[in-house]
Amino acid sequence: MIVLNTYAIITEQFPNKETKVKDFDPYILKDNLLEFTYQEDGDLIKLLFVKKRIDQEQVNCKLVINYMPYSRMDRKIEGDLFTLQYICAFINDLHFEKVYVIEPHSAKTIELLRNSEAIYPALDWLPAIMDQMQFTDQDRIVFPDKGAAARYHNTGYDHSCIFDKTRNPETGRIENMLLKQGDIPKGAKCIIVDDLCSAGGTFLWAGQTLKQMGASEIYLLVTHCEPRVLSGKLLDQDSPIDKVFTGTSMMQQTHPKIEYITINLENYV
Ligand SMILES: O=P(O)(O)OC[C@H]1O[C@H](OP(=O)(O)OP(=O)(O)O)[C@H](O)[C@@H]1O
Repeated sequence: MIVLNTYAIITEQFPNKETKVKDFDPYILKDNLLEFTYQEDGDLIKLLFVKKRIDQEQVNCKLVINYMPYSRMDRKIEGDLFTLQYICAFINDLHFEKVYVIEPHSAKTIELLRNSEAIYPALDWLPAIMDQMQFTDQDRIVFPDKGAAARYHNTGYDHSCIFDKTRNPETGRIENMLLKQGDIPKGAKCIIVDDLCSAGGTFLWAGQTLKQMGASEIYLLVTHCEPRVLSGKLLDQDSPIDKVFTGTSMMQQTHPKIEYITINLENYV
């Protein structure tokens, strides 16, 4: 979905699967901000068409990327293309005045995108969730892998824990998770914080380990959550995860264990 200055751009598909984009009235062009929500690769061509149309009016435009496509393909993996670099080159070629990325998976996105800045809303949501959970010094913020620890290392939470995660690159399955830093006091409430929940394997494993270590309640806070989570075990009744807090960048389906949080862009751009 593409939203220009709060107006949703209407797109359709021609019978031959080419993309049809409804033109917009140039009167809406003022302090231009384009919000881009990626769901499939076809959305990238919609972004191209809309930006080229804006360029015809010779005005500047800023871009907000709600979820950075290909942000996990941020390095060369044997046998696969390092695709994030090509997606970033595609966006660079559209010449936005500024690009805001809502929680990219790693620093590589910001390194590759010109005039870009990362926004981390989960860190702003965390204090309210801690209040809601009545957090005390006995409770813990948990970073489930090195990537999360690197993104949030300077958040200033004294009682945080870091796991070391091993994922098999061939199968994509988690093979091990060990607590590398911190401790879990008996009965601790835990909030696991990360950028993205996909199939949920990372958080199921972390949740089970935390339960075995004596945690009482376990919550997950992720900026992005893929609909894939609905077909996994993470949201089952007997899952160790009591509740998931997430943004609406990838899904909005209601579920008793999911609480959505809306990002107020005005706070960031
Ligand atoms: O719900 P899941 O299917 O477990 O996927 C979610 C996890 O995957 C991503 O990390 P990734 O394992 O890609 O980390 P890396 O880039 O550091 O290898 C993300 O940061 C989560 O930790």
